[in-house]
Amino acid sequence: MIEIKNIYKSFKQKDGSDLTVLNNIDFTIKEGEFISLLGPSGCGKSTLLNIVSGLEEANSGEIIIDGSPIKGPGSDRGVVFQEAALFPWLNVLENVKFGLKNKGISESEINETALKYIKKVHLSKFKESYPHQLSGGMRQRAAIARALAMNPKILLMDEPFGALDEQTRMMLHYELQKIWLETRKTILFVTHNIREAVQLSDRIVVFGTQPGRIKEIFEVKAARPRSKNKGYLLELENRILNVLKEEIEKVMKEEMGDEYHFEEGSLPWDPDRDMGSHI
Ligand SMILES: Nc1ncnc2c1ncn2[C@@H]1O[C@H](COP(=O)(O)OP(=O)(O)OP(=O)(O)O)[C@@H](O)[C@H]1O
Repeated sequence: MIEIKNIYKSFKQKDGSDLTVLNNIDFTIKEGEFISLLGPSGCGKSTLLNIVSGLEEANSGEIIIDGSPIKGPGSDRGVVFQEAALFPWLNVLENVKFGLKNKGISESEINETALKYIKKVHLSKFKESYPHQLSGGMRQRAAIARALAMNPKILLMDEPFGALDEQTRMMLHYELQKIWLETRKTILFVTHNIREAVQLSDRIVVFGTQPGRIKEIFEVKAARPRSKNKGYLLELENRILNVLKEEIEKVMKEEMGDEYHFEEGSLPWDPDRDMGSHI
């Protein structure tokens, strides 16, 4: 269980002032739960994920994992970033083996474990390929295999599919759901894509901005895999979009000035050109 307790975080700005990014973030993630953090750009999603990973420190509040407050990064938490952080000079197998070398296990066990997770993400044919020889989706699959091979209890994913095309993203949604069902890891997943959050999560924590705070938590009550539950999922997407509209407008006004006003129906609408529910 992850307890996120009254997290407050501010950053020093160039002019010396403090920018409050997260204000009183407080919620609990159950063991084996898939939680998404969803919200407009700049609301502090990545900052919260970094605090849970131990890479960033909160000004006040604490993160308690299974009863113990965290004191920094730990092997109980694996992180996958938007850009697969693979070593370019190592091939897929060597990348996945890399972290296992400090675990005090034999070379044959390291090899066996790495190959098992490479197989899980369907990259066995490419185990000797280098990152530059792989597509973006393959690189992300390799990064997921590397994180899973360390067998963390918790997987922290910061927009892992954000830079991928829609088809690859949909395929990886399916794969991630399968992996999650098999391994039952606790997953904390950052996204700004409503559809992605609805497809993958047990619960969606919707953030408001300026400063980042929890606006509403939605539960997704649909069995997996989710493609067949279209009506309910679309209705949920719309409910979440309604909650977010206000926040998105706030961000746009900040960037474009007060003359900005979002008028629904002001764009020519063609359902065949629906590009999904990105915020
Ligand atoms: N190390 C830092 N120093 C100063 N400001 C920071 C730092 N990290 C983040 N910020 C600021 O904190 C705010 C929240 O950033 P964060 O990356 O957490 O938002 P986000 O919701 O993940 O946004 P996005 O979806 O665009 O990645 C932003 O205004 C950002 O500029």
